[in-house]
Order: sequence, then structure tokens, then C-alpha cells
Amino acid sequence: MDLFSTESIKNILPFDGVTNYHGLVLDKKQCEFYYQKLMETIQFKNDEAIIFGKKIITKRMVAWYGESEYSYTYSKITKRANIFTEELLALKEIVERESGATYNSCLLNLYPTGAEGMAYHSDGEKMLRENGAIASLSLGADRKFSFKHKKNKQRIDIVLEKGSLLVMREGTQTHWLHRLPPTKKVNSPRINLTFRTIEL
Ligand SMILES: O=C(O)CCC(=O)C(=O)O
Ligand SMILES: [Fe+2]
Repeated sequence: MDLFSTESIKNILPFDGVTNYHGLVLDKKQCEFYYQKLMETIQFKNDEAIIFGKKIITKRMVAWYGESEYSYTYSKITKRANIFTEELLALKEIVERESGATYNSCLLNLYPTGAEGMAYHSDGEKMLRENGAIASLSLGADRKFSFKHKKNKQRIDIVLEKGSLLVMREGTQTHWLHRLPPTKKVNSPRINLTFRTIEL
């Protein structure tokens, strides 16, 4: 995929935003290779959040990587990023070529089973480039992903297959929430990578 043909990729939002579903960008072999490599090398930590002043530890695992050891604030806690690994740089290159945008950081989420998900939110943190693309690459178990319009509550559901790329672009974070619903149907892990541009 090159810069000039992104227009032919489907926008799955009916209005107030652009989110392109690129379908599979990794083949079966690449999916298996990167899934294994990331499981072995990424420093996943249980996600922590401060809710009503209390520190909560979740079963979802997260890891932040980037071009430098920038500090970031996520769920109200400030931490330092890790430097991109060889595999993350290779995946970043694929995602950059497919999406026609560049990224300097990556948030990885590991959902050990279908019991873990992520509640409705939008990625509007202050550090993120406003309206910059967020590219979401999925590995491991296939999971449903949902958007909900902030005002009229319209819902859009999509299955994020292993090896697939979803790119959230202008308007998406302003007008829509997204979530990964928990499910009883999935018992195996999923890794999601969201490539982002952070203003350093
Ligand atoms: O796991 C996913 O597909 C979504 C992750 C997400 O929305 C986020 O990290 O902000
Ligand atoms: Fe998100």
C-alpha cells in the first residue's frame, strides 16, 4: 500500500471521523513470528491506574516503547518508555508504509484471555499529536472492537483479526469512543500495538 492509494481503504465510521481498516498486513508466518518474539522480549507490566485516589492493578499488561526514553503519563501515573526493539522497529516500518504516516512511540497491550478488555475511552492525551494517526496492529486472538459516537451513541463493531491494521485518523478521538469488550468466547492471549506520535 502506498500514500496515494489510502483513499481506497474503507472508512468504517459513517460520519464525524476517519478510521481506516486495512485488513491483514502480516501473513500467517509473520503473525506467529512476531507474536512469539514480542511475548519473549517485551517488558509487559500489569497496568496500574488511580481510581478515586486508590491504586488499582489490572490483569491487562502494558508496555511503552519509543525512539527515546521519554516519560509519559498514562492512567494518571508517570513512567519512562523503553527503547524500540528490533522487532518493534520492523513492525513500525510496515505500519508506516501501510498507513502513510510516521510514529515515534508504541503502546503495547497484552490481554491474557477474553476476560480482559479495555473500557470506552478516546486517546486524547495531551502528549499525543492532535489528530495524529494512531495505528493499531493486532496479534494473537481475534477480538471484537467497538466505537460509540459521543453524542448520538451510534455503535460500530469490527473484528480485529491477527495481522490486521486499523488506523484511527482525524475526528475519531474527538467524536468517538472505542473499547475492547471482554468476551467469554476467547481464552487465549491477544497483543495489540498502537503506534502513536508523541510531542517530545
Ligand atoms: O487493544 C486494542 O485494540 C485497543 C487498545 C487501545 O484502545 C489503547 O491502547 O488505547
Ligand atoms: Fe485507545
